[in-house]
Amino acid sequence: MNSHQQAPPDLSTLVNLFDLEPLAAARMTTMAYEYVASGAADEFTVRWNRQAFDAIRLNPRVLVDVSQLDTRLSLFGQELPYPILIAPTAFHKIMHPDGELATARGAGAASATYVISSFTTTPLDDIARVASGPLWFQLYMSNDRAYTRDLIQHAEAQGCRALCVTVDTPVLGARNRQQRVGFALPDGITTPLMPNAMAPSTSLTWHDVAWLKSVANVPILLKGILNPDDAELAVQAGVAGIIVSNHSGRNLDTVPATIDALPRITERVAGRIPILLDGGIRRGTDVLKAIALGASAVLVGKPICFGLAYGGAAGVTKVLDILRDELELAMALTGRATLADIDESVIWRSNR
Ligand SMILES: Cc1cc2nc3c(=O)[nH]c(=O)nc-3n(C[C@H](O)[C@H](O)[C@H](O)COP(=O)(O)O)c2cc1C
Ligand SMILES: CC(C)CC(=O)C(=O)O
Repeated sequence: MNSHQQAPPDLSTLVNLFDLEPLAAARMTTMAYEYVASGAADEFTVRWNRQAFDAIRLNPRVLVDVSQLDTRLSLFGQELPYPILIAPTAFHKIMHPDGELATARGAGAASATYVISSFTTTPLDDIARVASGPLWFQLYMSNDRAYTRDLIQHAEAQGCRALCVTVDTPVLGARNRQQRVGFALPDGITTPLMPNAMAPSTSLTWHDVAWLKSVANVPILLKGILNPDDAELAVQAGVAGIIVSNHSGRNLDTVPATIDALPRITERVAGRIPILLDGGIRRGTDVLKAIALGASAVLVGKPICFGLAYGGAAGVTKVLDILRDELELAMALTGRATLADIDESVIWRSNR
């Protein structure tokens, strides 16, 4: 490490989430950086997630009273001050020595909900002890139902208020950049909830969703929906919500950007259950666009990892604060004082 890398983080220099990545990269091992930053195969979907947001233009209204902005929402019986959650990401201890404890502290300071990954490198009880904000749990189901039931009950007992069941990962994608660096967890870092190397549950089907419902006492969301037909099946299966996600382009390359997939899913779901979205959210305007096209809330993955790597808990809080402030700016400047005011009319349609 050179002296520049050892200087304490200066979060005051951070004005947006894009500034963060090089600062974080300088403090991460090559392996950790490649793990976080990379996508699958040729990374088309990674790029499309961003390009699709950038291509959407906004259609502002003026002379609207925006002196009282209200970003609150109610989701699965929980009151959220603003519609941005921390997406589940694995292995926080490779990003920062305090790992998931720092993430939980940072989330709490920003009053954000933290969705803990099944691949947490910190036991859930330790995270729960330091968390001052709401916790949800992301579940990778194994074929071992007794194990999965115990895990769900453990997460519930630790206060996790919802279960995000990841359904887009029967196998991992072709993660070439991870392969090139020979990604592996460093000695001494373990995943207490997934003691064995990931044995993906390739045999999961909709029947397992019925079983999950019979086991869980908290709302179940299916994470990784891109196809409106699957969104329909999710509604039929009686889950509480879905997360439109392409896993940040880390699994199947050349699937569309999530914001491009959202409108058809919104149309099919027709308000029957809440839709959340992740993938490429980096600006407050991205959050506004997702809400305009039918999302109730969004989740953020990579920027949280980079915030954690650069500044620990304070870095996580900073990422959330920046996005939240930018969302408020975007609302004021488009003349939308509440989330309910952010409807499709805020999207510029060139033929109108
Ligand atoms: C480093 C990293 C680790 C991830 N680990 C998980 C995981 O353990 N479980 C999961 O369901 N999704 C995982 N994801 C996907 C995120 O939950 C989320 O879908 C995605 O990161 C959102 O896109 P964004 O990173 O562009 O914001 C991971 C993503 C990243 C970048
Ligand atoms: C350990 C992995 C399965 C976590 C994950 O979902 C990811 O890296 O995208």
